[in-house]
Amino acid sequence: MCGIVGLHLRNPELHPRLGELLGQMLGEMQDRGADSAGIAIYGDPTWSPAGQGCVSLLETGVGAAELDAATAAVGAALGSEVAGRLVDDTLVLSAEVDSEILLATAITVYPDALVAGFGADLTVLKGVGAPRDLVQAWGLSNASGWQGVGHTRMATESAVTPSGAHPFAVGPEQCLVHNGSFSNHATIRRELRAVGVEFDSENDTEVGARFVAHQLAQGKDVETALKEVCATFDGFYTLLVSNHDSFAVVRDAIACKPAVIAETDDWVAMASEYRALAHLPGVADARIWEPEPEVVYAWTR
Ligand SMILES: NC(=O)CC[C@H](N)C(=O)O
Repeated sequence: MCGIVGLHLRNPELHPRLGELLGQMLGEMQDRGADSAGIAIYGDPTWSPAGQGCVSLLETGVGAAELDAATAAVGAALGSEVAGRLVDDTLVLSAEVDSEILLATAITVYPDALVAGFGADLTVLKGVGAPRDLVQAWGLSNASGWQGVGHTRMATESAVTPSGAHPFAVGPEQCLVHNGSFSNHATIRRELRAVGVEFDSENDTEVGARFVAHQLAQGKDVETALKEVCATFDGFYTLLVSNHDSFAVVRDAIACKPAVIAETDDWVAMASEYRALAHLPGVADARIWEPEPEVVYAWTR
């Protein structure tokens, strides 16, 4: 199994409710994946202040007692002010620089950290444990923003660790979650390694995320990148991929992993099962459908 949820809010009046709505969606998917969970939130003004680069790091060893010193150390290495907060186990840093500069600096201070995500307005939180407990620990109901993605994991291809939890957010403002398993990921991993791509885990989904990031870095758009995924990857997949302005869904040719999309004038939502969408405002009047195999569905902000 594994559960996927995503919410792209068109109506700014709903932005303050992003975390509340996404948290309920994720909670509904707990029994599809109870070993770990993760979320990506785009546009929360506290976690990722407007106009700043933002970096989410796991496995830094920084607890509440070390937070001020940790933030000061990254600020000293950067040569400008850095804001830091701990959201459960994730160290969330922001500064008035490009997120890739902040990331490169933070990694010099915490070389063993696991990069959960980075981008202009992106915060990524993930962890091992029951999804509903994680939603509470993150204080997700207070988060706001214009887009959110979430995943509940039942591991198939790699260990139950933070590095195996989704989302895989390996390019700027990018995020990918997956239900299924890629059967040729070892081959594609070798091909990507040969052109210099580095990996954090043995997870099959990470290979998909690095592949998409590689395509986007070459200037392709999300739709083209996902068509390349269909042409390259074998196995089963429902994927939800987001970046700085888009939200896209694709399924493999057999489409045995469930997916449902709902759309209103106020939002676009996607989930593994309808019950994750049932509480969304206006869902009774939404256009609701099951995505077709190998068709890329994409929305732009
Ligand atoms: N159950 C799933 O869909 C697992 C997704 C992915 N293969 C993983 O192990 O992380």
